[in-house]
Amino acid sequence: MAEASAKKKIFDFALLRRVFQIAAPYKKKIYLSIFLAILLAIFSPIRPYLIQLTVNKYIKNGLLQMIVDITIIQMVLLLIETGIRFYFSFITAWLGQSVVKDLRVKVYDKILGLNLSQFDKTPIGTLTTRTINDIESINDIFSDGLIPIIGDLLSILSILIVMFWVDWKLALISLSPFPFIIVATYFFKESVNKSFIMVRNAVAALNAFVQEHLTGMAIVQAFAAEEREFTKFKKINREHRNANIKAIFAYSVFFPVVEIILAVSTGLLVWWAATQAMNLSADQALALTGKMISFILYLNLLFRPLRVIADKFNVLQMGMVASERVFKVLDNQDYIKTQGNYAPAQTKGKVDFDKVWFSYVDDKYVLKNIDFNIQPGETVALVGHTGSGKTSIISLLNRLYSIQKGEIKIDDVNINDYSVEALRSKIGIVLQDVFLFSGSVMDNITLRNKDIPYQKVEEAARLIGVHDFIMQLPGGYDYNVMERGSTLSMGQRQLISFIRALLYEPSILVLDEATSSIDTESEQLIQHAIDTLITGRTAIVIAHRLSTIRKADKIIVLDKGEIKEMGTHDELLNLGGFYAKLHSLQFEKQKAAPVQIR
Ligand SMILES: Nc1ncnc2c1ncn2[C@@H]1O[C@H](COP(=O)(O)OP(=O)(O)OP(=O)(O)O)[C@@H](O)[C@H]1O
Repeated sequence: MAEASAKKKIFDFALLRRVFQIAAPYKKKIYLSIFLAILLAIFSPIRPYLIQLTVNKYIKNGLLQMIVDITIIQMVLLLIETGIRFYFSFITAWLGQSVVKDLRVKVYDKILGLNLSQFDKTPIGTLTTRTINDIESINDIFSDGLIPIIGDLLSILSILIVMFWVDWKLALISLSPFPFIIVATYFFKESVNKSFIMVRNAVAALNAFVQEHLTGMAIVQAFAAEEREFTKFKKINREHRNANIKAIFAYSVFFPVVEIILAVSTGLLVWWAATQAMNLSADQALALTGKMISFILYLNLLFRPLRVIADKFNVLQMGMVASERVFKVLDNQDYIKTQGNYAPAQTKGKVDFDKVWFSYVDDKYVLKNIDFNIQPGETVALVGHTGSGKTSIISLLNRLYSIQKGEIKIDDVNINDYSVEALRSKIGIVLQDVFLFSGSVMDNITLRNKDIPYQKVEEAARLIGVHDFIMQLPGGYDYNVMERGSTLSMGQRQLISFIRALLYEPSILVLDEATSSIDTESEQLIQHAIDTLITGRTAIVIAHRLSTIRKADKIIVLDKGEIKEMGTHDELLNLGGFYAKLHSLQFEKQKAAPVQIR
């Protein structure tokens, strides 16, 4: 199946045209490379022809000076041809790299703007492959694929024309083994192509396996699963080797076969010339010798591109398959649409959820008829069992996902009418599982926004009482956070993300409280930071701490995507309903110890 579609791809001219459209800014370079290919094709048969002339005319007549002159011309021609060949290779590689650079920016830009739901559907590894490996294959279309193929075909054509023009009989005889090479090339191409697809799949499997297992190493080791996982790895690795060996096998058979065919061609040529020479005069025999020598050179020139053309077709084919995949990402219409351009300098922070219905997939609603309002400066706690829809509510507010029914308003304006950037800059988010990028603490706080001065970061950190904690880290704000912040504890990571949220002075703060138990000192630090953060702002907190819930102006109790109850802690306890039960189940224990239970 994959093979059939790959075969089709090579002749998919619409796709090819689109690939070349990416190179439109470098049109001049493309024309230049094609021009150079034509020049090379013209140059190829000249030197053998000159040798023939030398033998026929000058050696026969003993014109030594002319022989020296021709040799010099040959050397000059060789130098020019080498120069052109160098420039041709350089320019096609340059083209490929320039296209890669442009395309990668385009694809990454597109990925940045995709709706979050796309990332739920597409494995991250796939998107990584699109931005890295597939685009690299498109590079090959230029550097090793189409343009070099055109160059090779033109060379082959021009050599064939000259051969037939010089002596069509000799050409026919020496080219009689030609069909064999076409058959051999076909089989070689098919076999290598199959192996390449296998190699690619094996590489993808290896990448995915290693990436996933390095990330989850703690689980692998904790559950003593090293042995099993290692066996699995060895299996994938073996498949990778086998696929490569198959490809190498095809090469090892093909190249000697081409050599044999070339030898047979040369043999036939010499045999024919020898049998003819017997009946010729000395002059005619010398002329025939000249032709024979030039034909031996023509044959060598002809076989040189033939050896690699099958490979180049494979490269082109792979490039086309890859480009189709990349275009699929570029054509994805599920990007964040900014209908609105409302961008107020300040917002008060009033939030309204008006009969909101939301589903991640089709019509499996995870939020049903959610209806509540928050006045500016109020703190609202969202509570409910796991999976009840708390995270979904906060994801909707800054349009990470789009709702199906109802309306969400901030300051009485529908969130869709805001420009996405303005909307998101008004909402500060602190998630429970804080994602840190590899880089310094400073970079992680500012997200590399150079407009935020050091002073301001320190001020914010002091305000929420985190400055001293950061200064304790080796290097302070320059402390290098390893990948995903693995060298910091959950609590420490959350403290960093508090500063991140505060810097943008949001009018609304969304907070997913950490559930893991942390030591009392950090607990106090975090509690103080949260209190400072929410003062004077609207806050929506997915609350796991009884203390936070108690302080909330309003508690929204969720169950299976619906609001069960709403009110203050005391009101809800007095009600003796869902919250009261939840409270006795989950939060009562916290009275004794600050342990958070989900
Ligand atoms: N990206 C997603 N794609 C599809 N379904 C999802 C996605 N995220 C969450 N869900 C589903 O939506 C429902 C609500 O999930 P949500 O994460 O909002 O619950 P929650 O109350 O925050 O849970 P928890 O307390 O465990 O974080 C769950 O049934 C969950 O399986």
